[in-house]
Amino acid sequence: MRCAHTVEQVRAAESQLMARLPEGALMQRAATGLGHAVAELLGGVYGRRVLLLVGSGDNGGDALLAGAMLARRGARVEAWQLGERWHDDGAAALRAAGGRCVTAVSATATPAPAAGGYDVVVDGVTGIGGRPGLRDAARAALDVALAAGTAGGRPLVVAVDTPSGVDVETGELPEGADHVRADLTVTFGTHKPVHLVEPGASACGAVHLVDLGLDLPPAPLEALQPGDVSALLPRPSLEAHKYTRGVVGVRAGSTTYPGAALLSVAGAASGLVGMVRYVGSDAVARTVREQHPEVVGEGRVQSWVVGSGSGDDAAQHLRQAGSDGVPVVVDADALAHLEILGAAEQRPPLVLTPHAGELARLLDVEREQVEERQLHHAREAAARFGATVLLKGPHTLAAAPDGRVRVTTTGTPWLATAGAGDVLGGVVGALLAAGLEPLDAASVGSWLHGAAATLAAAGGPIVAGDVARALPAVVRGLPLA
Ligand SMILES: NC(=O)C1=CN([C@@H]2O[C@H](COP(=O)(O)OP(=O)(O)OC[C@H]3O[C@@H](n4cnc5c(N)ncnc54)[C@H](OP(=O)(O)O)[C@@H]3O)[C@@H](O)[C@H]2O)[C@@H](O)CC1
Ligand SMILES: [K+]
Repeated sequence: MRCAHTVEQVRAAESQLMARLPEGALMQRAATGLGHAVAELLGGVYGRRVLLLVGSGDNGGDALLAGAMLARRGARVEAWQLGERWHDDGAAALRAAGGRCVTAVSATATPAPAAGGYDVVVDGVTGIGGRPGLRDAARAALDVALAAGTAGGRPLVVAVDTPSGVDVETGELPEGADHVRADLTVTFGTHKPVHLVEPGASACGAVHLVDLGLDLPPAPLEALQPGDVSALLPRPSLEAHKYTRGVVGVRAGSTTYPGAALLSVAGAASGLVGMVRYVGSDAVARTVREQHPEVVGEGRVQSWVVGSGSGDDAAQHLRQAGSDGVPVVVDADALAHLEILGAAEQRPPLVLTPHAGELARLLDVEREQVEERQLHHAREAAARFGATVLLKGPHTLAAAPDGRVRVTTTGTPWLATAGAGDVLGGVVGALLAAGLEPLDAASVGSWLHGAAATLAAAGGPIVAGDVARALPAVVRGLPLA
């Protein structure tokens, strides 16, 4: 499991460990990991040109100590002091290693870049102690630095712990203010939410974690890894028959949108349960059975998938599905009718699968607000509706009503294609029917869906049906649990 902890959790674990280690040892561990990561990114150290942008705290201290390590190995390292103070021991180490320190850098006194420019700019302005946004001195220095690549282009940017200016705890970007955009972020001890949650995650570039040996509590935010998915995935036992594996019912599509029925069923029928039932108009049901002869009609199910392409029938389908008492995936058109299911405590377990626009309507806010504050709105909806909320997007979030959140890091931009959400709803419904609890079903389903899209796309375009077809191969490729 990849875990992201809050700043408070990190600080508590850090002070526990620091109490047992010699002074400065933890920062030296962080700086050594940072130095190695920069060297690897540059493909060598000797003769490379490195600029450190250094703030007033320990984030700048990490940058200075890593810079000293690179300077000892032959890099040409320069550090610009952006705050009123900086980490004196780090600056002394850099000077002793032959690095150049430029003090008192301000918005109006930005140094001229070194002749020949820089291969890499190391952003040590702020880490977990920073407030969102960049101050003027940092913004001016960054502008000068980014225009000073060695080959006339832009230098690489490595963020220390977090890109400065982002909101570390939420992944939000400061409104109307600047922040660093990194090619690589080297973080320490554990991930922080910004590394996983969009839009901040995109500002981090690739993320490299340096282990510090922190003793950390359970994380409020997680990202499943292949081994976690394998361990959670329901697999048929030797005694299994189709009913023990679970039956998922699909109430989706209509004569206007028969494709939604076909794609929801394709997701549900990708082999994760024993049987799939389809309930809809005779004409659509006939089309479904022509393409999926294994699908049967109405009967007992262990979960329902409701809403995509249901149009005016969405409310009726949701009421009927809800009356069975089994978990329900509520998608698309059905999301507007949650009140039909009665008070939260009377409802069956629900997985809501909105995209940002649908979640905005549910919460009565603007779509942009949801996109800018994804973690906040996913958590708020989960708490308000007492349901697991799968907020679909580039880094899909699965939020449980108890506050736990999982983020999906599989997928490809090619997955932004019509009907992909219908397939996802079907997959999540199948996993619910197979016995997973809602947060597991939502997060495992989303992970498999993203991985199947990446496999099917292989760097090129796909349609939604390709995702469902690739899913069994993804399951076959999982590591053994
Ligand atoms: N925890 C760990 O396990 C380990 C942590 N380590 C490292 O320590 C880092 C945290 O260090 P930290 O606590 O000194 O805070 P940090 O991020 O350097 O910022 C501090 C100061 O910046 C300022 N400032 C604030 N906002 C600003 C802004 N927008 N723009 C500009 N300046 C701004 C403000 O000071 P001010 O100028 O307001 O007086 C604030 O006090 C962490 O990210 C990691 O790199 C590793 O070494 C070892 C293991
Ligand atoms: K930073």
